[in-house]
Amino acid sequence: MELRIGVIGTGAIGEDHIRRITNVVAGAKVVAVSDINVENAKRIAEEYNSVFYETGEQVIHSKEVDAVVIASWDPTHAHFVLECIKASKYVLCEKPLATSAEDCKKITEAEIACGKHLIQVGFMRRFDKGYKQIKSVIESGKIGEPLMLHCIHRNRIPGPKHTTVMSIKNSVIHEIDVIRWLLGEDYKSAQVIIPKSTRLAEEGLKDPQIILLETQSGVRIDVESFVNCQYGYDVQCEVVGEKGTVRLPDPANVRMRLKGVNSYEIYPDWSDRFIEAYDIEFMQWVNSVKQETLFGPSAWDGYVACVTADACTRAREEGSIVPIMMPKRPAFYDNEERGKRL
Ligand SMILES: NC(=O)c1ccc[n+]([C@@H]2O[C@H](COP(=O)([O-])OP(=O)(O)OC[C@H]3O[C@@H](n4cnc5c(N)ncnc54)[C@H](O)[C@@H]3O)[C@@H](O)[C@H]2O)c1
Ligand SMILES: O[C@H]1[C@H](O)[C@@H](O)[C@H](O)[C@@H](O)[C@H]1O
Repeated sequence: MELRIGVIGTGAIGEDHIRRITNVVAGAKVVAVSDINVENAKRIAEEYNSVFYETGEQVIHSKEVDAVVIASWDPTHAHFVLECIKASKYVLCEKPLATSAEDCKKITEAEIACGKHLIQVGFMRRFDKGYKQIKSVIESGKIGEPLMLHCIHRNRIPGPKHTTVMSIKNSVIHEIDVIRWLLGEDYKSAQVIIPKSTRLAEEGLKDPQIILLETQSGVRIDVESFVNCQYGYDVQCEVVGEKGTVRLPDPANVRMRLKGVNSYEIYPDWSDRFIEAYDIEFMQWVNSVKQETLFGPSAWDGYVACVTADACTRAREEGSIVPIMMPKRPAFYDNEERGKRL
């Protein structure tokens, strides 16, 4: 049986996921779409032979829809996820799960109350080959205990209406999740340093930013966030251990020797840089929904990431080092297997 998926938000990544579900993933099809940009959503519905619905709520509650993908703007996520829980439907919600830890908490409470793991968060870097290799090197013990991580997250240009807060809650949230997954531990404190801002940023936007995190065992992490870097999409991660280091490979583009220069292209954005990760994320999600056992990042992971992002925001506003008070994980989220089997 094909899994019938409804997609809310048919913008950049929504359309890409619809293409992916239709052309790449086996055993699923997009049957319903909705977007407040009605014209674009209707065009996509026609192109992919699915039905346009006026609202996201109608998609979620439709009898024709088995599972939902949320790819609308960040502030809409919490409401749609809660609605999916009401309808008892599986949902893959793009990151962030919500724009505040408070809203994430409501989501985890609603999921616990319904008694069924329904939510997966779109932290697709956990499915990326490079990050997976780093995780297995760390777990092999070859480089000894990790001591420090140096990370870079650069976007060529930011999306429309990008704010200083979004550099963390919408962008660095990827590092917040994937580093916690790599190290298998939560954070203890956060600090944000604001260097000289680029003149190419919109007025009022602090860009770049340096985010400093400390884990509970004392591992130190620095993340450079630079959303106006101009030259391409550049994600880097190096783990420094007691005996050696391990780092993400640059994306495997062909090398060109031309006019005295040996070079390779840098991808312009996330859609090509992480294309395989998104593909694997969706294939595994569809299979796990069919087996009624999710393995990908949970609502708890989404919550913890938002707690950390909120602490970073406070740290920037106050110019101080902010302790991160991690909530106690309810037994409902104790499934250690989830995340390990990716
Ligand atoms: N995992 C990743 O790497 C990744 C990459 C890109 C985007 N995202 C996430 O995906 C989401 C969408 O990002 P995007 O880049 O596609 O943005 P986008 O602006 O291109 O698309 C978002 C779409 O949502 C629609 N929308 C907004 N409110 C809506 C509502 N109430 N109901 C229905 N549709 C609504 C907008 O009209 C727009 O078409 C964001 O939450 C973003 O954080 C994740
Ligand atoms: O929504 C996007 C997406 O999550 C990208 O992976 C990230 O690099 C961008 O900064 C963000 O705006």
